[in-house]
Amino acid sequence: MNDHELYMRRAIALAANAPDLPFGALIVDGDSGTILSEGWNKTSLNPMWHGEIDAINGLAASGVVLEGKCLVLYTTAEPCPMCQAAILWSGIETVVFGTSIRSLQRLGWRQIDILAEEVIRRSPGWNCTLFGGVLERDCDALFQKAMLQRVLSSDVVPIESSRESVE
Ligand SMILES: Nc1nc2[nH]cnc2c(=O)[nH]1
Repeated sequence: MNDHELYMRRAIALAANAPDLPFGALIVDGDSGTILSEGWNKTSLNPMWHGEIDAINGLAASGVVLEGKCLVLYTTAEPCPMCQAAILWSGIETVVFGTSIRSLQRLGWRQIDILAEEVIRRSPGWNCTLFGGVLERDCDALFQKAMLQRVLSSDVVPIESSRESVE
């Protein structure tokens, strides 16, 4: 297991224990390998409280000196445009994710249809590199299971099937 997979395992563990939606994230000092902050989705408290935002807020609250640090954010899913913008504003240079926004959509998850790479492309002069697909099958399985649980426990309809039913 390489380092990316090791940290992604931790993001998956955070996501699996998240009470709301299975999005987990952590921020690592890329030079020392130290985990600086961990977070998970808390959108039942606040719709903007995504896993990545939780990790960024935790890092800001920790008082760690960020200047000169090479920050890497691991997340079970590709950051949405709100989170990707927050990542840019936070100076996080590298993002490693498991499931893509396209896969989330295929699995029935409602997502804003702007990919992280597009947010970066439209922000010339801002520095951020994306690595997608790390432990993708494990992350996909997490989202597939959570969607199934949501469908079985309520009247949530995965968006693909709701779209088909209107067309
Ligand atoms: N990447 C990501 N996408 C989301 N979509 C809804 N919530 C989240 C979240 O916490 N993280």
